[in-house]
Amino acid sequence: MFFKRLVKNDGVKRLQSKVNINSLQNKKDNNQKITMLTAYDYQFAKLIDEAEIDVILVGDSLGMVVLGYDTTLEVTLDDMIYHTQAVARGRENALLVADLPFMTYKTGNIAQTVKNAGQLIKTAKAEAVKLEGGREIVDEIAAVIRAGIPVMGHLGLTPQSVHQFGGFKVQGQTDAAAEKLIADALALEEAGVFALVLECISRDLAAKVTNQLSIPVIGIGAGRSCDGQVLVVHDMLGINNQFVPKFVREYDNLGEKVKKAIKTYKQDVEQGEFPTAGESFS
Ligand SMILES: Nc1nc(=O)c2c([nH]1)NC[C@@H]1CN(c3ccc(C(=O)N[C@@H](CCC(=O)O)C(=O)O)cc3)CN21
Ligand SMILES: CC(C)C(=O)C(=O)O
Ligand SMILES: [Mg+2]
Repeated sequence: MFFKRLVKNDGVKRLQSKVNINSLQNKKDNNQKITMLTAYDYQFAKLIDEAEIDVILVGDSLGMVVLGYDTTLEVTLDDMIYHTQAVARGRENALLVADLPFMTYKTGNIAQTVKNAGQLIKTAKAEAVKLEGGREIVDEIAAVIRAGIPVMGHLGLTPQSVHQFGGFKVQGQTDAAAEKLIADALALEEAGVFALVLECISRDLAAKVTNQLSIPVIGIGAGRSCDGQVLVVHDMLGINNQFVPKFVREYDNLGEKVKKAIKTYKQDVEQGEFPTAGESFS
């Protein structure tokens, strides 16, 4: 793979631009922001990679964004493998991270967790895995790391616990909850995670965590003090027609544009204006 890239392009520069966990750490150490977006298929992975985003996440948000579920809970390991394989074919330089979905870890069977994480690496070609949770899963995370798999942490609004939260709600709002989150973040760093996602917490709490940790902290709905930002790609492109969280900035309204193009196509066909002679064969 690396050799192929060296042959295909003119070598050293491309190899150096391959993002890895060390180059992400260097970005934090040099006060450079880290960019991350989700992708679920080959085409989006290719576009995001060509735009030089640092990290591509095959998020279990897949379930809601692409598969139409109401939560992420129904996503299976096979779903994650299938979509991560497609994404892996489209990306060259971005670091590829995949979520471990609900019930593939935290079940009390750490050996199974390691095997499931291993499948995302070995079968699906991810380079790291992301697990939701704090001190309750540090043993599990340590076991995955011992197997040679880099782990990204995820605290705050961890959507796999949606029923425990009673909905998708801002987290860490009381002093006790904020202290717990900070303690969890420190424990995750101690366990060896290479980066941490903070979702839907106050910008002040996110700033505190970012300052206390040496590893990169990547926020979603966590303010601008984080070392980097992540969004669901469909949200930032305006393709998501369900509820759009307040922390999303829509950089385009592709959903409307796609619908308009499709309507024009329908009109053209119905009025006999597509295809023309040039769009057919003699
Ligand atoms: N398309 C999409 N984008 C996401 O960011 C996303 C998903 N799906 N699925 C998994 C989770 C769920 N996420 C969500 C979903 C809803 C809110 C939300 O309703 N937030 C309210 C605050 C609610 C409250 O605290 O009372 C908001 O106004 O943003 C937040 C995050 C983030 N993740
Ligand atoms: C929003 C990000 C952090 C995520 O976990 C996902 O897309 O599943
Ligand atoms: Mg996720």
